[in-house]
Amino acid sequence: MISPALIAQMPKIELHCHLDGSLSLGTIKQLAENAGITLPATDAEILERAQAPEHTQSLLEYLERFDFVLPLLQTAENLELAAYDVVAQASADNVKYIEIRFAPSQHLKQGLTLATAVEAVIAGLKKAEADFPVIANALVCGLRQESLASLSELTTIFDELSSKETKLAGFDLAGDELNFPQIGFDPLLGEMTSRGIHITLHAGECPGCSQNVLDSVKMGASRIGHGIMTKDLSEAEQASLKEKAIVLEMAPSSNFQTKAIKTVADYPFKTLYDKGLHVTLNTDNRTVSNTNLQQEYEKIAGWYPDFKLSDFEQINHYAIDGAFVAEAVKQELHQSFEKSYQALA
Ligand SMILES: O=c1[nH]cnc2c1ncn2[C@H]1C[C@H](O)[C@@H](CO)O1
Ligand SMILES: [Zn+2]
Repeated sequence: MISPALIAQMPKIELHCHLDGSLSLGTIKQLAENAGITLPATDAEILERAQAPEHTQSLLEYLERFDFVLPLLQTAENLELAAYDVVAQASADNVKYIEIRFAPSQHLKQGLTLATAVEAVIAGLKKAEADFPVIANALVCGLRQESLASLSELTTIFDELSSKETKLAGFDLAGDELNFPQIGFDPLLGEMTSRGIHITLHAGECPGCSQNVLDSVKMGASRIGHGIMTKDLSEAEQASLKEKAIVLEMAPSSNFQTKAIKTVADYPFKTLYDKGLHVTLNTDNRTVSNTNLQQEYEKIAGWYPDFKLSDFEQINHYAIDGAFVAEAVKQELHQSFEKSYQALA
C-alpha cells in the first residue's frame, strides 16, 4: 500500500474545489472580523457550523452548510483573501495546478457585481501564485435553483472578462441536482458553448441520476463533477465516456457525505479506472468535508491497496489532459509530473 509519506511527496492536480466550501478556520475568523460578523465563541462551535457531519443524509443537507460561510464572502477584500487561502492550502497538499470554483451570484449582497466578484477571486489567485509554486484558475458556477434568466447573466462575465483574463477558465452547474436535472439547462449551456467556454458540470452525484452524466456530455461538458452514477450506465455508455476522454472529478469524502454512495464496495473509482475511464481525485470542499487532498489520496490508497504509484501518476495525467488551460501549460505539467513521479519510484 502507498504510504502517507509518499502521498505527501506526490505532485497533484486538483480540478474540483469550491472556494466557499474550503476556507481554513483562521481565514473564517479573519473574514468574520473584516465583515463585522460575530462567530460562535469556540473553534469547535465554528467548525460545527461549517462542517457537514458524517451522518448527513443527502446532497441538499450537505449544501445547507454553505449558508454559514456565504455572509463572510460579500466584499472584494474577503473574496481575495479566501481565494488566497484556498490556494495556500492546496499548495500544502503539493498541488501544482488547481481550479477553484464558486457561484458569483452568491456574493452580491454588498454591492459587488458578477464581474467584480470574479475579479476579486482572480486577484487572490494571482497573489497566491506569486507566493506558492502553483498555477490557480477560477471556474464560475451557476446554481441550478436560480432562474434561467439570471443564470444567463453569467455569460456577461465571460463576455466582459474573457478577452483580458486568462484565469477565468470555465463554467460549472452546481447545487440541487436531484430537483433540477441537467436537461433543463440546455439553452444556457448552448449560450456557454457557443462562446467556446470550457464546461464541467456536477452530474451523477445523487442516486438515480446517471442520465445527467450522459446529458452533460451531450450538452458540451468535457468533465463531470463527481459522476458517481456513471457506475449505473451500460458498458457501451461507459466506453463512450472513455473514448471521449471525459474526466470524472471524484471526491471520496464528499461523495460519502452526500450519500451519493454508502459503501466502499459500491464506490466506482477503481472499477471505472480499471476500465480506462479518466477518473481524478479532488477534495470538493475542504472545510465542509473536513478534508484535504492528502486525506483523499490516503483513502484511495487504503481502499485499494493495489493502486500503485504509477496509477496515482496516471490519474494526475488524466487531470492535466482535462484541465482548462493552454496546451503548452499542459505539456509542461505532463513533463514535470513524469519526472517527479519517476524520482519517487
Ligand atoms: O458537491 C456539491 N454538489 C453540488 N453543489 C455543490 C457541491 N459543493 C458545493 N456546491 C455548491 C454550493 C456552493 O455555494 C456553490 C459554489 O461553490 O456550489
Ligand atoms: Zn462540487
